[in-house]
Amino acid sequence: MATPTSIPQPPGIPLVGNLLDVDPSNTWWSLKKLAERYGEIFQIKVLGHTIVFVASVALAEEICDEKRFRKFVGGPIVQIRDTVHDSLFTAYDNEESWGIAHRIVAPLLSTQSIATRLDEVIQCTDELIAKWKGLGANRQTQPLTDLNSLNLEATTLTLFGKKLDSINGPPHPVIGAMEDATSEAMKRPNRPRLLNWLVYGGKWKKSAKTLRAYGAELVEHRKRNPTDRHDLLWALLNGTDPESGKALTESQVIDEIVTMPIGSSTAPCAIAAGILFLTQNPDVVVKARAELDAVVGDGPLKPEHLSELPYITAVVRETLRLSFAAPGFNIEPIPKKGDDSPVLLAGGKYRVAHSQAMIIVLAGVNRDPAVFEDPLAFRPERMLGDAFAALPAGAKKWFGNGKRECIGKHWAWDFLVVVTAKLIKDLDFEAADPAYELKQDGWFNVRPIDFSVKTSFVAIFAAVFSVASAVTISLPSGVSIPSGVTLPSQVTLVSATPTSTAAAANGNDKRQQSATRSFGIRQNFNFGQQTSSSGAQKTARANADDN
Ligand code: HEM
Repeated sequence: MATPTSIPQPPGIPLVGNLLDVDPSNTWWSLKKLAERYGEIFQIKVLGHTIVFVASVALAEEICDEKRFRKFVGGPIVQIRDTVHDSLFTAYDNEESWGIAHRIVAPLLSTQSIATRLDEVIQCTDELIAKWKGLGANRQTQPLTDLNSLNLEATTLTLFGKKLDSINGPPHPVIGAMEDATSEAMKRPNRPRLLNWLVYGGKWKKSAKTLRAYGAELVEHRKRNPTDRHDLLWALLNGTDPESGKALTESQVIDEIVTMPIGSSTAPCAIAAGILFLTQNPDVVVKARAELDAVVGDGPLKPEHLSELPYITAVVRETLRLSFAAPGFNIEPIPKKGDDSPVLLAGGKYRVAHSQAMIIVLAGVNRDPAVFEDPLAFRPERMLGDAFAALPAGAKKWFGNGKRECIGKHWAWDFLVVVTAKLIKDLDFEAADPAYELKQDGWFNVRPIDFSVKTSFVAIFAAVFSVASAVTISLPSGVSIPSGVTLPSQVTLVSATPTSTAAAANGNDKRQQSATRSFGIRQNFNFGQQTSSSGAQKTARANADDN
């Protein structure tokens, strides 16, 4: 048994305890800072309540053991029940409704089911890319705003069969309502009830009304337009639970419809952060483009390509790790009747109360130096093949845990891969402020604050994501860059030998250049154990289950 150690806690002040240690308008950023200061575990006490935070891979893995722990439904999750009641995300562990909805919904969010909707995700992404290409060179944009619209559009189309046509218009009202509902859900538990009711009650009710109206309209739209499309909405309206034989009421259908875009809104946060990481790591873009050139070539990205993009897969995993877009999740010990003894963690090093709520802070877990060498570096290579397989389970918790793990993770995964691949393939991004450093805020998810980019569309192989400072890119030995291709002045290639082919001699002929570079890349790039020309690939889709 390890020597018992008290759980670190910021000093706090009399009466209010650690109230001032957490900024109510940016809770997750405060927790990230506390994790940086205190390490694997810390606690705060506010007005007599203790919350324990876990911020290391080993401890996260321990409290993800479903034999000892379960999801804790408290605080903001209880608040948002005003809007979505006992939906998948908000149901208490013992609520029958969770199992009924889970068994009806899960098959429609499986990898196989999502695969039938990928064309629609690609179609929506094409709309956004056309919009960004139309901005013209050097026009600044905050990518998150449009990515939010893309996500809502793709979620609504693929899962509920309706196009909102919001990518080229003003943000859909649901986006503002989700912001209001989730920000209020985070703030309400820390405010006096009277204040919540008197001052913020109107905003709270309005956001719920807008969100439920979105769900009700989708149901009405389907009733008015009967179809044999077997999507999630079809299952919600017509499905029965294979165990209990029960179906969802219309109000429960609306609960689940509303839950989906709230969950899904994490994905654009991750992609916005991913764009930042790519602007800071042009060598990653070069490698990703090499893979895309070899696999997709000059044509459009197609659903079947997704299984052949191991490096893009690794880019997405590394983005999920470093963005911690879903910033954490809540755990509590499983109650044991008549046993109020403390719960031991780390072999008895720490002890917490038998009913202690704990929050896993992914900003700490995902950057745990005990597991990730140089944890702040954006390094997709650590997410490739055997290196990824060797990571402990606690280091891969971006989609949550166990039976309450993200039910939308396959949808999210394919969306992230499609959008990341298409953005890298079709657009160049340059941070509007080259000195921008990641600062995040958010409620149920976290996103970069005020991150703007300039976009232009990819003209030549070497047009990498722009960087402020000089970078050296080491290409694997033997990789050649076609002659006639110009690299940006900040980029130096090491061990690259120009080839001289007739096609590459004409630096303006993109089609010919592509053919030339594809040849070189197919021969030389080998990301992990997978090669794009191999017949026996371990596919990215097969990997999605591990993600
Ligand atoms: C990058 C994208 C996403 C990330 C990182 C993410 C992350 C998570 C996490 C960490 C949880 C567990 C929450 C908890 O334990 O309290 C969760 C649950 C959930 N997510 Fe996601 N999510 C993503 C996208 C999506 C999408 C696209 C959908 C819907 C289409 C979705 C729907 C849900 C639902 C309904 C739950 C509750 C599941 C249950 O408790 O049964 N999420 N997600």
